[in-house]
Amino acid sequence: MSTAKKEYKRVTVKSLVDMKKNGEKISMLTAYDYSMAKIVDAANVDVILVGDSASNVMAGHETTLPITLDQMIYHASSVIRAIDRALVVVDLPFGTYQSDPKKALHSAIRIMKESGAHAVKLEGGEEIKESIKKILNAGIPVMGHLGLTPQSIYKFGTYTVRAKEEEEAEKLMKDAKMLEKLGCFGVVVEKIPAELTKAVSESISIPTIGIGGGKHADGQVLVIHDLLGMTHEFNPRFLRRYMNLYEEMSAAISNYVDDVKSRDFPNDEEQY
Ligand SMILES: Nc1nc(=O)c2c([nH]1)NC[C@@H]1CN(c3ccc(C(=O)N[C@@H](CCC(=O)O)C(=O)O)cc3)CN21
Ligand SMILES: CC(C)C(=O)C(=O)O
Ligand SMILES: [Mg+2]
Repeated sequence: MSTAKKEYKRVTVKSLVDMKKNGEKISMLTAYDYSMAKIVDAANVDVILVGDSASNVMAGHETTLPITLDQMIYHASSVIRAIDRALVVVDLPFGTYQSDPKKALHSAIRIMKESGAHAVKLEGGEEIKESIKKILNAGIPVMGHLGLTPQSIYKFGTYTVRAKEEEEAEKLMKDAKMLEKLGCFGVVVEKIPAELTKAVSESISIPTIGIGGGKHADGQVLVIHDLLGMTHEFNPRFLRRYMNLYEEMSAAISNYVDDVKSRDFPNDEEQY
C-alpha cells in the first residue's frame, strides 16, 4: 500500500533566517481558525500568526488585553490542525509573561504543548529580556515585537506612529539588537518610520517583519480580515485591501434572506 501523501517543504525558523540571507521577502498573515488557516496555508504564506488581534476580530473587544491564554490555545490548536507548510507563531497574550520569567515560560510551554504551535511572539524589548531568555532556554523559538505594541495601548494612549523621536528610535534599535543576541528568530516592527525599519533590518541578521514598517522590512504581516476587506471601518495608511469581502458577503447574505422570504429557496432540486 502506498502512502501517497503529498510532500510539503515545511517552513522552519531556520528557513526564515535563510530567506533574509538570500534576499527573499517573507509573507506572514494572521489566522485564528481551521477554515481560514487551510486557505492561508494552501496559498503558500510562509508564517501564520495566531495573533492576539483575535481579541478584536474574533471576540469583538476594543483592545487585545482581554484575550486569555486558554482562548489563544483554542485558536492556535484550530490553526495547527489545518496546516501542511506554514510556520505557526502564537502571541503570548497580555498578562501571561510580563510579571515574571517563570510565568512566561509556563505560558509558552502551555501554548506549545496544548496547541502544537511552532513558536511564540512577545511584545517588548529590554523590559521582558529575562522572560525571553527563559523561554529560549527551554528550546521554544521566540519572535519579538517592537514599535507599536498594542498590549501597551493604555501607556501610550494612541495608535500613532512610534519611534519618530531620536530617543525612542535608539531604544528600538537597541532592543532589536538585544533580541537578535538572545537568539530570537525574527522581530515584528509595527507602525514605525520606514527609514528606521531600514536601519534596523541592516543592523541585525534575523528578519524584521513589518506592519506599517515600510518597504525595507524583510517581510510583511497583516491581519487577514483587513486584507480581505472584512474590517471596513479599519483604515490605517499601511493597509492594502485585496478584496472587499464585507460587501461581497453582505450581498450574498441579503440574497439568501430574499430567496427564503420569496420562497425561491429551496427549489425542487434542492429538496428530497
Ligand atoms: N483588525 C485589526 N488589524 C490590526 O492590524 C490589528 C488589530 N486588529 N488589533 C490589534 C492590533 C492593533 N493594531 C493597530 C491599531 C490601530 C492602528 C492605526 O493605525 N489606527 C488608526 C490611527 C490612529 C492614530 O493615528 O491615532 C487608523 O488610521 O486607523 C494600527 C494598528 C494592529 N493590530
Ligand atoms: C498585527 C500583528 C503583528 C499582531 O501582533 C496580531 O495580529 O496580534
Ligand atoms: Mg499581537
